[in-house]
Amino acid sequence: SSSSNLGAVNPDDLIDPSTGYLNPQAYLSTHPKPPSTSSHAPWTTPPLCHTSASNSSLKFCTYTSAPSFLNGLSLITTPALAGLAIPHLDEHPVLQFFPSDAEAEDFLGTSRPYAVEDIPGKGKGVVATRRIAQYETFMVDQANVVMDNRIEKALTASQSLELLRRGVDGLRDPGRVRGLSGEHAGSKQSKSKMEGEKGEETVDDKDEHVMLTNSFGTEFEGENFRAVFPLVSRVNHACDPNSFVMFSATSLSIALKSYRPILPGEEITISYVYLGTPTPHRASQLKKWGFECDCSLCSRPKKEIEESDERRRRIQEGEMEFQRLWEQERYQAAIAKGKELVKLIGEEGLTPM
Ligand SMILES: C[S@@+](CC[C@H](N)C(=O)[O-])C[C@H]1O[C@@H](n2cnc3c(N)ncnc32)[C@H](O)[C@@H]1O
Repeated sequence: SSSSNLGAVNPDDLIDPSTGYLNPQAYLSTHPKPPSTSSHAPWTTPPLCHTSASNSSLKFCTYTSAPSFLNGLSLITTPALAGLAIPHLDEHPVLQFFPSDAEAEDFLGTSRPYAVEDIPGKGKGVVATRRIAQYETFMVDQANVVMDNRIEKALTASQSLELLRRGVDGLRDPGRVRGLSGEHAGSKQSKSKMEGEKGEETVDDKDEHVMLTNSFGTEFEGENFRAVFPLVSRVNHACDPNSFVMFSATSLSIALKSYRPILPGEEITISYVYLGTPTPHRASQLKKWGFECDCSLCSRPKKEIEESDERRRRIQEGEMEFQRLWEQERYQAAIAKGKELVKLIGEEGLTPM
């Protein structure tokens, strides 16, 4: 909550050169609000807008808040939702996950336990540099680009791309977003056929590719968004991950927490798909990220995969049944179902669930 004389701070000193990530210690000591002198304040660049051809009351704009000491945030959404986001623009990401000052200071006072490195066959990835304890919250990141999902239907592809480009260009360092998934984007693989949501479509724009292969689905004020978090976006997928993500209340900040102890040198991984997803769905969902799943689970013998899928199907059904019993206030039956589920989940090695 304190602010100091920013004029004395060299903005580059606030970025940790090893991760390219904002040095949280420096952020905590400065933490000023975005400048409010321009006619479009609190946005640092004039918003760029497009109106839907099919619904003239539906307008989407790119709103960027990029104060000189942060990479910034570009919100691509309606004026109404951008307005609702204003009070959160300078929310401190660390305080979203460590509500007490003592815990936040503890986190900020400890050096980050990971480094971004080249991982054979996967481009870049994140590797632990010291032991990370089970359930430790060890990484905190802020969204750089947040895009409203309604845009895909409301605007043309070129309008949507123009808003996205403006959003990335407006950031203090657009390269932090454009540099994501560098191994694949711009190469032949980046023009892969994207299946599922986008149909059979060739993606050859770098910004759009980054959005497709690096964003998280989030929700703000009841609307669905895709958000790019530049540091967490370096974390690769595993079917048996050692970490998971948590969102802040507004989804503008994200934290990574470990399911189990992680050893120095071990790659930090998350699951890009819902953890208990059976093999065929998992494989087709992962194609959206432009890679084939070759994790230990996907490469097991056929019979073991079938057994695993059968357990996963029973887990999914059991979860729905549990929910139904709970809503009907049949708590004893729900508890019995819960115990059955915990056993099945353990047998399937999905303890994090
Ligand atoms: C969110 S990014 C992860 C960081 C990325 N490796 C990089 O270099 O910036 C997602 C992309 O990483 C690659 N990737 C992630 N997990 C992978 C895995 N298990 N095997 C192969 N490639 C993977 C894919 O190219 C995917 O589109």
